[in-house]
Amino acid sequence: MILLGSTGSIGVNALKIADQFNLSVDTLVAGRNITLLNDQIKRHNPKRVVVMRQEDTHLVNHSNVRFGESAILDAIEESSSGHVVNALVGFAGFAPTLKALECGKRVALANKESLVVGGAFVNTSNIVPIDSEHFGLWYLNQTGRSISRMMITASGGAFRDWPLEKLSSATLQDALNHPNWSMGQKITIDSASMVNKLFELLEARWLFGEGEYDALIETKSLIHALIDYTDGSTTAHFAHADMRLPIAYALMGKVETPIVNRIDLAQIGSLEFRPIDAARYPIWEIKNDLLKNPARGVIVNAANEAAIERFISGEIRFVDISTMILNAYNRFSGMPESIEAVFSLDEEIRRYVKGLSC
Ligand SMILES: NC(=O)C1=CN([C@@H]2O[C@H](COP(=O)(O)OP(=O)(O)OC[C@H]3O[C@@H](n4cnc5c(N)ncnc54)[C@H](OP(=O)(O)O)[C@@H]3O)[C@@H](O)[C@H]2O)C=CC1
Ligand SMILES: CC(=O)[C@@H](O)[C@H](O)COP(=O)(O)O
Ligand SMILES: [Mn+2]
Repeated sequence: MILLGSTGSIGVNALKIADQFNLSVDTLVAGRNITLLNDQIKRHNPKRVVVMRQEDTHLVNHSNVRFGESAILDAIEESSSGHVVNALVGFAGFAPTLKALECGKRVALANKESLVVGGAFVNTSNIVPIDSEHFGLWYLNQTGRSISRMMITASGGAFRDWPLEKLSSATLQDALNHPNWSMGQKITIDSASMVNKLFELLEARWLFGEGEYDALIETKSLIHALIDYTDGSTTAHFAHADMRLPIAYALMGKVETPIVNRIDLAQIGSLEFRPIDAARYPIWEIKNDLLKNPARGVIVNAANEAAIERFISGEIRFVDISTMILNAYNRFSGMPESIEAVFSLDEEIRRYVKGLSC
C-alpha cells in the first residue's frame, strides 16, 4: 500500500493492521514527525518516502526521500501498488485522492475533506471509506432491503455537557478533550463544533447516493450507524470505538479474525441519545440546505480550515469558528462546476475568512 499520513492517528492504526495481517507497505508519506517516521521505515521497509519539508529530508533514514505536495503526487504515480490509504488531514488530501483515482488505484479514504469539497467530481466506485459511521452504514447495508433513512451518530464532542454560556471561553485544550475517541487535532476540533458530523453527512451522500440522511448524539460512541427500513424496522451497528475495524475492512475487504473485543451490553447498562441542538452547534442550521446542495461543501470546508487556523493561533474564540463558517456560507452563494473551480473557490474563501474580524 501507499500510506499517506502514516504518522497520524489513522496512519498509525493502518500500520497496526498491516503488522497484524502482514500487508506490504510500498510508500510512506508523513509530515513533521520524523522520529516516528524513522521507526516506521525500519519496521516496514518502504521503497520510497515523502515528507512535508525539505529541511527534514536529511533526517530521514532512507535512500529515496522527497518532500512536498508534488512529490506526494509523483510517488502515487510511480508506485506499482494499486492501493492508496489517504490519511492526510484537510484540503491537502484532495489532490492526492484525485491523482490516485486518475492512476486507477483503489483509495481507502480517511481524508473525508476530499469528498466534502469534491464529491461531485469524483467517481466513488474506487473509494472505500475509512470512517466509523460510513463503515457502519456499509456493514448494515448488505441486506438488499428497501431503506427509508440512513442515520449516523455523533459523540457530541468536547462541549456536549458544557453550560452554553461557558462556550465563549473554551480554549484549544478544552476543545481537544474528546469524550470517546483519540484522534488528530483538526478532527477533534471538528467533533466539538459538530462540523465533523456535517462533513460525514455529505460524505454519506456521495458514497451512498441521494436519500434521507441524518445524525443524532449517542454519548458512548458504541453505535456508529443506524438504518431505518421502509417496513419500519431499524438496525444499528455496534462496535467499540476503535478505528482498526473500519481500516481492516478498507484494506482487506473481508475480515474473519477478531479485530476488537465484542461489546458486553449488560456491562454497558444503558445508552443515551440526544438530538443535535443548533443552540449548542450553530453550524447545524445549514445541514438541510447543505444536503440539498452538497457541492457547497467546499465553502464550509475552506471557511472551517481557515477559522481553525485562527483559533489554534489564539486569534479567535472557539465559538467564532461556527460564526465564520455561517458568514462565508451566506456570503458565497455559488457552487463549483469543475475541479478547477473547487480549487479557486477554496482559495477565495480562505482569503475571505482570514480577513474577517470578530
Ligand atoms: N482519527 C480518526 O479516528 C479519524 C480520522 N478521519 C479523517 O482522517 C484524516 C486524518 O485524520 P487523523 O489521522 O486524525 O489526523 P492526524 O493529524 O493525526 O494525522 C495527519 C497525518 O497527515 C500528515 N500530514 C499533515 N499534513 C501533511 C503534509 N502537508 N504533507 C505530508 N503529510 C502531512 C501528518 O504528519 P505529521 O504528524 O508527521 O506532521 C499525519 O501523518 C482526516 O481527514 C480525518 O478527518 C476520519 C475518521 C476517523
Ligand atoms: C472515529 C470517527 O469516525 C470520527 O469521525 C468520530 O466519529 C468523531 O467523533 P464525533 O462523533 O464526536 O464526531
Ligand atoms: Mn467518523
